[in-house]
Amino acid sequence: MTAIEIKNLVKSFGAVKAVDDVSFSVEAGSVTGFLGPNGAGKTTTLRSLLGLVTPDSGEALVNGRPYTSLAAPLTEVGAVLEATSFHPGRTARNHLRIMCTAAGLPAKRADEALDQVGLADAANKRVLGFSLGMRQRLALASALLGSPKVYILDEPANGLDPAGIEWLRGFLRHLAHDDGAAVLVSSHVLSEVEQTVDNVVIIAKGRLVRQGSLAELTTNGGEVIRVRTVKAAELAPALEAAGAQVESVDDGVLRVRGLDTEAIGQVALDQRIVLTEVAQERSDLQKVFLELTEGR
Ligand SMILES: Nc1ncnc2c1ncn2[C@@H]1O[C@H](COP(=O)(O)OP(=O)(O)OP(=O)(O)O)[C@@H](O)[C@H]1O
Repeated sequence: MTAIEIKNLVKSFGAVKAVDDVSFSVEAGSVTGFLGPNGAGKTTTLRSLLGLVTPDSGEALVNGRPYTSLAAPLTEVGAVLEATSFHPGRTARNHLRIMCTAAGLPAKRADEALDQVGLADAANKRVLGFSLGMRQRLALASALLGSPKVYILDEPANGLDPAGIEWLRGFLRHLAHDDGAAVLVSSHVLSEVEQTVDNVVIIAKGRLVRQGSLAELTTNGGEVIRVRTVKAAELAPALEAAGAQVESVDDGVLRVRGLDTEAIGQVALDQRIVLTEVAQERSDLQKVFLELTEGR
């Protein structure tokens, strides 16, 4: 059964079509990055999946059913929403214990989840003094309580420092690839999720722009390195002899596939050819995302 399924989802707020006929799915064992500029419709889509927004038409299903018909939601889907609010006077542990009680889960899950997100030392601290990054970790801990196999995370990297973002990447990959969970994670920053996700869904102005595996969207039929040199005519055959496919562009610029920058540098050195530029070309994914976010 498909873990997360969005089928022809449509939702307007007055004159604003926040989500306009969007369809995609997320399978178990994979991380999908849900990308788009601010106001693209990401949050509305995720809130539809969690029964917090009623679609005008279409469906948003978790394990084949609408969220509102799940018998024990916390054990089926873990969610982190933007700007999750916590009772500021409660400690992190108490916050999670109250959730456990409400959901009929054993209280020990609170400490286990805090441990999983690296907040064990802050278990007895009041949420009032938590940084944004700590709040994000606490929100993630609450998503983990019921050990679900589906995760819906809205901008979970917000407020995390670089080390926190690195930790989150590893954690999401572990949930999907080791625990077999389906993870849908939204972001308006491509670089934040690029190293984490298996698949990408891009929306803008409520419409689906692109979807596919990261490999499909980033390789472009193989990584391309742009090389500039005044001796392009000599370098091209040497690179080809080393196994590259080489395309000549104007002004002594070569587009090279099949060799990485280091190997290209080595060939140039062997030929005593000076390179004045060596750069990796932007992938299709980077181009698409840049076009969408440019000028914003
Ligand atoms: N409750 C609401 N009432 C009115 N308009 C809304 C509501 N929720 C969202 N919108 C509008 O719908 C559009 C999509 O918003 P949404 O929050 O889903 O986008 P987003 O991709 O999550 O953006 P962000 O990254 O800024 O959160 C925006 O134009 C937004 O202003």
